[in-house]
Amino acid sequence: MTVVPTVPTIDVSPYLQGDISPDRRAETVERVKAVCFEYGFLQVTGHGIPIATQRQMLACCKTLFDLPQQRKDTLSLKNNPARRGYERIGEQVLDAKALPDQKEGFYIGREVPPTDTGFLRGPNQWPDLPEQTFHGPVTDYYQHMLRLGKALLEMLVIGLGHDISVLETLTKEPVVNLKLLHYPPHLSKDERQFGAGAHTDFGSITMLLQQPGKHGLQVHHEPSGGWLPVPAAEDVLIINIGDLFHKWSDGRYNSTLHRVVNISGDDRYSVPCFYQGDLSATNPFKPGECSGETVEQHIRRKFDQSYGLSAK
Ligand SMILES: O=C(O)CCC(=O)C(=O)O
Ligand SMILES: [Fe+2]
Repeated sequence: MTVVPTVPTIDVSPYLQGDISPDRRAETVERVKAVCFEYGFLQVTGHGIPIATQRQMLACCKTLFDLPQQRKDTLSLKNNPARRGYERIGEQVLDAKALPDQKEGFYIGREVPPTDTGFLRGPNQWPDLPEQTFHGPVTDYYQHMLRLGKALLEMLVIGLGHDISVLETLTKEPVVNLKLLHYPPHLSKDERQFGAGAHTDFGSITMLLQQPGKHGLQVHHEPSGGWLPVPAAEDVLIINIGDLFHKWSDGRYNSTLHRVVNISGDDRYSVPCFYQGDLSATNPFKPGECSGETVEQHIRRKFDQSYGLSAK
């Protein structure tokens, strides 16, 4: 059997479960750190998200994207200051040297009353679907992401020798956005065409749920210059470092280029969850230094650029 090299897998349950020995917790933190230094990506097991919750989340993707185009278009993110809602196929360009992405997407974030609307803040644009087929399962999954995201950030700061209290501002009222994604089968012969063009993620960390068996994610491997395929396996989440944590850690945590080519021959659904952080936060590792770019300034620039939107 040939073993295709890919990004390492780590069971994070020793960190998440409070009753485990300090040595095993420290060992898990050390492994996560080493893999994030080298690859910027890891496959995570023992994350505590129930299988049923994961499956329901993926089922919500199909339900949403099966809606008629016209109904999806009424929920466009382009008309929404909080940048929640629907992105048509070809509307995002993650790699300016490639053709527009062959994917459609839908952003959902923390529900904020309309009185407090601003960039990445505000009410969601919920599709008109029964509670138990969409809003309920998505909200359930979202709550799990908030908890897991915080625990992963803790591991990353402990890995750099800091106390978890440095995360106070970043995790206060964090922007954490789910993105439901649908990739049609890859049919193009044009080598500039991808489901998602090569990019690094903008924020702190990303937690990705892939539809089992629907492979397509590829992660750049600097030492060889090649692309590592990352399998889409059931109950395995993919975690990666974003540009903010790369910058804040003085480049030690790697924010690695990745792209998607939907080679499954079928529709592919996936759900990245972008943990950006509190919009007012600056570098948590330099708490006295508040003059740096805020989460809001950084994300606004990268996000609006990728959709050809001017900053509002
Ligand atoms: O769909 C995937 O597997 C990855 C998506 C991704 O990289 C992104 O949306 O930033
Ligand atoms: Fe990404």
